[in-house]
Amino acid sequence: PLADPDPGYTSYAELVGVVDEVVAAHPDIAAKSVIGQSHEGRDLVAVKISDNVGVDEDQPEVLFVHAQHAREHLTVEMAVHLMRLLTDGYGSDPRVTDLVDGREIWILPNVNPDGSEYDMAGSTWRDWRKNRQPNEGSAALGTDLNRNWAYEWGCCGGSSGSPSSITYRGPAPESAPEVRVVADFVRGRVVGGEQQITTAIDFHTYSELILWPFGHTYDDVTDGMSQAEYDTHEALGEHMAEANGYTPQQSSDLYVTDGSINDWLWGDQRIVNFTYEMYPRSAADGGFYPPSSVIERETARNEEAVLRLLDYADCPYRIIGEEA
Ligand SMILES: NS(=O)(=O)N[C@@H](Cc1ccccc1)C(=O)O
Ligand SMILES: [Zn+2]
Repeated sequence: PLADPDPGYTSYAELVGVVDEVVAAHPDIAAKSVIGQSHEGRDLVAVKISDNVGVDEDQPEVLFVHAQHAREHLTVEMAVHLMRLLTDGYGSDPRVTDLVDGREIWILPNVNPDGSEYDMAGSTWRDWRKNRQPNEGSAALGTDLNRNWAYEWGCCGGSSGSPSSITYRGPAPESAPEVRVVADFVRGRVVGGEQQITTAIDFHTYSELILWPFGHTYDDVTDGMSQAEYDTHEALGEHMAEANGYTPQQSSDLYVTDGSINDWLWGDQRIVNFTYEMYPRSAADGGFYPPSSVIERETARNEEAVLRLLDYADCPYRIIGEEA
């Protein structure tokens, strides 16, 4: 971009460069695929990391999603950090090597590139959250991707029907091309009738939280969430929070949301999943725009927590001593 509020953050073009560099340096364990395009036509990229990366092996799959919200740029840096951790560490760090050998890991480093680029294009940050899709009958742009998912969409007062709202749910579930592309990718991981992805993290900023479904209700146990399934999310959330110092809680303990990725990944696809709200804890420490000098520290902070999720990816229910 002509201007740039903080050059230490990775632009979309730079991100594509990093992906190509990682894949070129580790062709046997890293591969790039384009799973679709954003509203403005930017590629939505998926990076697969696994041994025999060109073969779909019968191994548990783990999904990492980054930058649903445009202004949450630290989540893109988290994706860059994970790509490097899981490839540079292969062959030297035994834990990383075992996890990359035994799982198929999918990193979607920026699922809202139009929004990210818009937010970063000026000399100051633009505080943009949504995608950049026009809304019929309104001058207001954008759908909140994290209210546009198809499970209990718009059910419960956890989103807005007004195009000018930052939590606008869109005119219909999956009306945002970016949500449709990622949902189609996840549905495509159903092989022989079984969803190969067992666990996922959707990265956001800020507040330093680990959140689990459901968001559309205050209830722990409800249709689509048994006690054992809730306890599994809670135990795994707490296990990860021990590692990174974030606060673990059900997402609706903060506020009710509907149409979130968490509710769809679990409610529709039975993927045990979490939202990480990264650094900082509060607006006083930079809010959505901490200086890029914190990137290394605040992405490395999540290494152990992410490795703990990867540990349990073969059977998340093991954490409460159950089979499945
Ligand atoms: N990144 S955020 O501030 O927008 N929070 C996210 C994630 C989230 C969802 C539910 C409760 C708390 C946080 C959102 O979609 O609202
Ligand atoms: Zn967010």
